[in-house]
Amino acid sequence: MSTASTEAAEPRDARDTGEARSADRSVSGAEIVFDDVTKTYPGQTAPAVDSLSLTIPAGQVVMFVGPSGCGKTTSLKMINRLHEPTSGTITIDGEDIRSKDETELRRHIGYVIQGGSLFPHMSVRDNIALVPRLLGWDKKRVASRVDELLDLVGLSPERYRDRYPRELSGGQQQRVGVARGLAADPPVLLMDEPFGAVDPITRQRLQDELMSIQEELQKTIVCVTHDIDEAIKLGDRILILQEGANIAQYDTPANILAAPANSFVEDFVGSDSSLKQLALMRVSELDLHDAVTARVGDDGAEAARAARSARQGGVIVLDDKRRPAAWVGLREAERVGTLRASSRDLEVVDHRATLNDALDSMLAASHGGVLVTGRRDEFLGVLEFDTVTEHIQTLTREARTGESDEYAITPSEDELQDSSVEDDTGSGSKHGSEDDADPSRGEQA
Ligand SMILES: Nc1ncnc2c1ncn2[C@@H]1O[C@H](COP(=O)(O)OP(=O)(O)OP(=O)(O)O)[C@@H](O)[C@H]1O
Repeated sequence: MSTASTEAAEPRDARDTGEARSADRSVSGAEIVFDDVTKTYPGQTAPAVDSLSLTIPAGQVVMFVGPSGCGKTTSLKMINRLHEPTSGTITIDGEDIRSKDETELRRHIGYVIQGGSLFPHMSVRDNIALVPRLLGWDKKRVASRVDELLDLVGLSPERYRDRYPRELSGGQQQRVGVARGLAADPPVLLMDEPFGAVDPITRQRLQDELMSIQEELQKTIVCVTHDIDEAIKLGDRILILQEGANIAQYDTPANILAAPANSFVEDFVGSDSSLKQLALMRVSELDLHDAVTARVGDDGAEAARAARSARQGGVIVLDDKRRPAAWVGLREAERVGTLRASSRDLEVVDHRATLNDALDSMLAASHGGVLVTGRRDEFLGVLEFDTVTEHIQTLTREARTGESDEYAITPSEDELQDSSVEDDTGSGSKHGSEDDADPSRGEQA
């Protein structure tokens, strides 16, 4: 089994060069190292995790993906000692986690699971305040931390802090779950299918929020997901596991998409990998098209004239805070007289959205583009369909020249085949019968 280096990473991911990764941000996360870690559950003959060696660099988001039962959750839960390894060592910032009291360790590792798992009888405030109170923070500090976190996850403190979980939507509960995970400012955040239980639009929004939170906080985030697109979107690197937590590939999303290590990864990533590259790029990295803008209340005919002389097919109407309020064609602008806010939903994406998300919005749009907004939803420009399609072509060309980096683990086809030969000579599946493994049993704390 190959072992990843523990030296500092030189970022190579496409996003690593963007503004999101500016050098002056300080990393508050900690490095996690798995050294030859094996976990065999009581009563099982085959290990759920077999000799896993891996370095998770400080301040990065590492996504664990792989087929059901391959050992993702087991690997995750060994980091906060909800499961204990049978052998091998896990260190956080060089310290063996077994040298710490379990409860103490867990107070310094955020843990977010599907649905937020909030305590139903506690208010939002009490749910978030749980660990800070256990750590003995004074009342004032706890109260301001609760409000700060609610703000961070996009919930108004005044409106939500006294509510109970049943008074929140699924997405809001999930946000509170993230706030609770971050409450004591832990260097490490573990997430197990955090956005699995919400609808696709809420999921996209929560993913975007997690990315902007991470831009600010630079935690080490380890996240289990079933969804390769989510892994590509959120991960600085992705760990693709096969049964027994055998590493099929560990690399940046860009490198995995450009050069899948073997046929297993190829199948797992899917055939449309150049399209998936769209999830690596942010709208902010493309050129936006200038547009003729007018204000709500302005004269439509005048705006249409300005647009015509600028060879534009429409006018973007902004409200008093420069937020898009309507997108009208020239004839419509002339016909309405005074420009007003539209009652229809506008095709708007945030500048942090992925090209994938932008493309989705464009396909549903009637203008051949989408409006892009920045801070406080202020209008920035128009992203045109042609700009995205040209970019896809460039990406496809560049994808073929991706480099691997020092953390990357790419076993050869032979190595992977060797491990499957071992499987076959053992007692059937490496895990024994799936039927005798009840994930709810065992050492779950
Ligand atoms: N508490 C347990 N006792 C016994 N076996 C277990 C226990 N928890 C998990 N297993 C077994 O260990 C293996 C790995 O399980 P794990 O939950 O880590 O996989 P996973 O990749 O997270 O799966 P999924 O994607 O389905 O959640 C599986 O074969 C599972 O049945």
